[in-house]
Amino acid sequence: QLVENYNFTLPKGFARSVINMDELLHLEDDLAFNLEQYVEALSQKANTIRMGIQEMTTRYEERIEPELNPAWNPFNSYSLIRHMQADWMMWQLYMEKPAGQENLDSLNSKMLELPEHSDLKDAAEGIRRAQKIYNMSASDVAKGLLDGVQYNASLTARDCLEMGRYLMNQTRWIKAKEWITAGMQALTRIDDHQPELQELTGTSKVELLTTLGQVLVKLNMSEAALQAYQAALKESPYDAKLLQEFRLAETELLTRPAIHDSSQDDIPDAHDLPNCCSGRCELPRKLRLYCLYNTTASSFLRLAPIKMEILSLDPYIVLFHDVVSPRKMQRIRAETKPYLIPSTTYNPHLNAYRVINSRTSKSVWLEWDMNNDTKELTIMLEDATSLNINSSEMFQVMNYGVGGLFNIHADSLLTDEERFIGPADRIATALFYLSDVPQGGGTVFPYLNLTVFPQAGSVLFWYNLDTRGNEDLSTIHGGCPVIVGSKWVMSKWIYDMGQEFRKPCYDLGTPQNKDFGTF
Ligand SMILES: O=C(O)CCC(=O)C(=O)O
Ligand SMILES: [Fe+2]
Repeated sequence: QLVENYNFTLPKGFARSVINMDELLHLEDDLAFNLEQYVEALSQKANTIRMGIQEMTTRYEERIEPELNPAWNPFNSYSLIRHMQADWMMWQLYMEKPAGQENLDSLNSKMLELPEHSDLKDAAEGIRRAQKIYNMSASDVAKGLLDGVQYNASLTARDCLEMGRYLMNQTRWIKAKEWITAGMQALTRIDDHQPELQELTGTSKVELLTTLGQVLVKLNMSEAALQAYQAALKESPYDAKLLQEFRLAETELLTRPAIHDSSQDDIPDAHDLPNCCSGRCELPRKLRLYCLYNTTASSFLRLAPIKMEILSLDPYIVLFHDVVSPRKMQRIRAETKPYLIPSTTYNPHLNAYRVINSRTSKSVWLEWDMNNDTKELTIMLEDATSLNINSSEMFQVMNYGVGGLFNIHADSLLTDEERFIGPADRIATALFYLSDVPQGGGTVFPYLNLTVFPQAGSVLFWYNLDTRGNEDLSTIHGGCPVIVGSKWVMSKWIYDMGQEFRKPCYDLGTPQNKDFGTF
């Protein structure tokens, strides 16, 4: 059976895996249908009222028409009194009774299933990181131009405004300004302005201009800030609150010394991914890429060679091609989907696993013998690598989220000293690509200038430790943000212990003095 990750409650983490998106789309569909029924109930009520009015109008005309009703007789006096005494009370009750109460109840019952503010923050952070790593402007992202590829999709002005607000909360003023400006551009893209609807779920020029003013004040751009406020006031001249805000900003800008508000714009994220994520790194490869059929790693490969692509010899990094069948991948994805939970990362200082923003995926652990697929893949890996896979961690299946990434890290966990006195460490990593990724999502090795783009069915394999069993920093790596698609991978971390007869340590002399300065 599937192994539960850790025994504590985690947030839903909608943005941490794109597999949740189909659930959300279903929910959206249900809610829209419910709203349609609500409209139906409202119009039925309006119809009933309209018919009631019609009936009353007819009666009224009958009553005041002298030919039809020459004299007030006791009968119609009675009827009028009865009607006025009882019917208007009924109308009062009818008007008070909310139409579509069931639909409102139904919406209320679904509120807990909706994404929360923390999910919005996760998604916004995913966009921020992807934007930074792929060097995309806010205006391009908003127009659906993602790292050079134009998609038939765009963000609304409100989407952009909320990105701006998220960045303002982080005191990233420059980026916030870009997003709010993108919001203004988005506003000009829509043609029908339905004011009430816009107020409900959209945004307005005034709101965007006011927010822009706030950001410009923080950026000390006095003139531009006042201009933004003035433009907002021109749109909405009788807005007392806005006028007050404008006056305050004016006073602040005119009286305070030109100090810069603190800004996080230039502060790098820890272990951020390098620009190589687009695969456009210019440095020449040390090795000319080549491919072969591996028939020697195990005797079985003489019967069934494995297609192998050598990406680097030192450190040793290879891709095994077409080793997971489409059916296997489909089964693994479908079987693990309900069990995925936000991935955690071990923090040695806190001695705890935590959900953090530098690893935005959901994952689940699988025992090697969970089913035929995992058994067969274990045997395949043993054949392909010549390593003893009995000495390894469980498989970990992962699906990445919105802008999902895994920041630069080493898979090995111990220091060289610790490793030599006992505990097992991860000598090598096998990363199974269980899906293609249309754009982004490469596995990047910053020191090697290598970006490997996922190809469904292939396995990327590399050593984290060198021939002496020491940490090989050149194989630190990360998963680049997914731009488009759903990235599924499955990792297998293989231990050094247990490989003594498969891959003994060789002392190949003093290691070359590799320069691990920056990447
Ligand atoms: O998803 C990737 O490309 C990298 C994953 C990885 O580094 C890991 O699981 O250790
Ligand atoms: Fe890794």
